[in-house]
Amino acid sequence: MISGDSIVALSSGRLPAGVAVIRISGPQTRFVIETIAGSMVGNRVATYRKFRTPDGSVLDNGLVVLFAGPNSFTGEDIAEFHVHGGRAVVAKMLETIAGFDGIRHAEPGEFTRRAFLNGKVDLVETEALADLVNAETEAQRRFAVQNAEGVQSELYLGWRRRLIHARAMIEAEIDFADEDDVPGSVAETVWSDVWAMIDEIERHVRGFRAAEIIRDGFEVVILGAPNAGKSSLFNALARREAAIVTEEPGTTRDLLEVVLDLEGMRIRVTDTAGLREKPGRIEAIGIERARSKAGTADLLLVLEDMAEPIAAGALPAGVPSLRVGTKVDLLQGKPRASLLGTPYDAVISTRDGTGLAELLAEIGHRAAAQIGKVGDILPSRLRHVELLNETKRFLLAAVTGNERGQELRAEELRLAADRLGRIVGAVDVEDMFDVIFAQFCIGK
Ligand SMILES: Nc1nc2c(c(=O)[nH]1)N(C=O)[C@@H](CNc1ccc(C(=O)N[C@@H](CCC(=O)O)C(=O)O)cc1)CN2
Ligand SMILES: Nc1nc2c(ncn2[C@@H]2O[C@H](COP(=O)(O)OP(=O)(O)OP(=O)(O)O)[C@@H](O)[C@H]2O)c(=O)[nH]1
Ligand SMILES: [Mg+2]
Repeated sequence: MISGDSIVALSSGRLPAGVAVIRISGPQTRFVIETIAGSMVGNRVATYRKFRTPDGSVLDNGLVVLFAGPNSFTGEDIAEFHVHGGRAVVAKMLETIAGFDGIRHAEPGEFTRRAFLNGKVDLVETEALADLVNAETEAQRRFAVQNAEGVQSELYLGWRRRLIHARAMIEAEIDFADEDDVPGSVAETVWSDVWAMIDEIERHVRGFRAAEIIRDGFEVVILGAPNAGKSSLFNALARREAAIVTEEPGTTRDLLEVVLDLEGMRIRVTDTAGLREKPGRIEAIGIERARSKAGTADLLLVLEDMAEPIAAGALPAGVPSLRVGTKVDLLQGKPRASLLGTPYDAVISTRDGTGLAELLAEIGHRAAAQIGKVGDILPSRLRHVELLNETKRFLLAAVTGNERGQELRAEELRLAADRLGRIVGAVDVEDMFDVIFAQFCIGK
């Protein structure tokens, strides 16, 4: 258990607000309630009180709740003061409470850090709480809630249990090697389960890109020859005049980005400079940026003015793309053959709105396919992927190291299980603390 300092912070959001929640955790909690609210309150019941400074002047009136340790979010005594959400009210409350002996302002993530140290949440759940607080889209919220409830942790803990069992079996075989009554097939069963686990870990790690897309967004890059109508489409998707549109080819030079929420998914759309041979100097830099951005995209929209088709040049290899014919309103019965021979995946006009809903639906479809099914368990941090890859390396060494003797192989199983333990924080994780808790805002 943590003792020593008690901590205080504003746990609710931006001021002014209707109500603000000030939270205290630690041994001084009861003293603070008695002093500010006049006397002690019942556990886990909201009580309406006048709040006063130690010299008796009224600060505010509001609700106070005690969550007696160890049954609280941090495992320590917690008090919440629900005050009027004015800046001066909150400032005075914080100043008064932090003025008591043994109480100080909390660091970012410090409440959650205490929850972790008291065994209320594991490290993966801690990270998921940070994600939940930062979630802006429905997909991000769903993913974070699932992991905050321990779904991802349970996968790693399940693997770890299997390895601990596997090692016990191998060690038992070592100990009883001289005896006849231990069936030789035990080792075979163990090693074939380790092979299966290697496969499961590899498949799980491949899901990291999907987790990144949920968190950072699905990258869509608009490409095409100058004047193809890229910025016009970009503005239509952004629903505002985010980019300059003119009839002059070479208008856009820099990369421009908007973030959309499409069916609960974060989609980042980038407008780029028109691709052409022999550009001017500034435009050439823009084209270079366009090509490099396109190389890391999840989806390219390759635009072609159907009235005056010009080829956009070589596209980066391996990036999925949609061929989009633009300015269909100008066509008036002319054939819609693509310049490049391949048919268009979408035909649009930003002038009259033709095809825009269909194009958006197709983008959403592609993003959803990358994100996978609701409920898929994905590694949510690079930290997890790195430790899973280390786990896999130890497992591969163990499973292929037949000639090196069972003792060494059992030791490799131990090291693999240890790496899984590091992910959830079951072993030796202090060195990762600063990185993990720096992701939090103050008051969480
Ligand atoms: N007012 C308020 N709302 C809040 C929070 C809070 O701290 N205060 N939370 C802050 O994040 C979230 C809820 N998280 C919480 C997690 C655990 C416990 C808790 O008291 N756990 C005890 C008892 C569990 C039980 O009764 O089943 C425990 O784990 O022992 C409380 C809140 C969201 N809503
Ligand atoms: N009729 C018609 N004109 C369009 C449409 N979309 C764009 N235009 C016009 O085509 C011209 C070029 O449009 P932009 O959106 O600036 O083209 P761009 O691809 O961004 O061009 P650069 O930034 O120069 O590479 C402008 O005059 C637009 O008004 C459309 O759907 N129909
Ligand atoms: Mg443009």
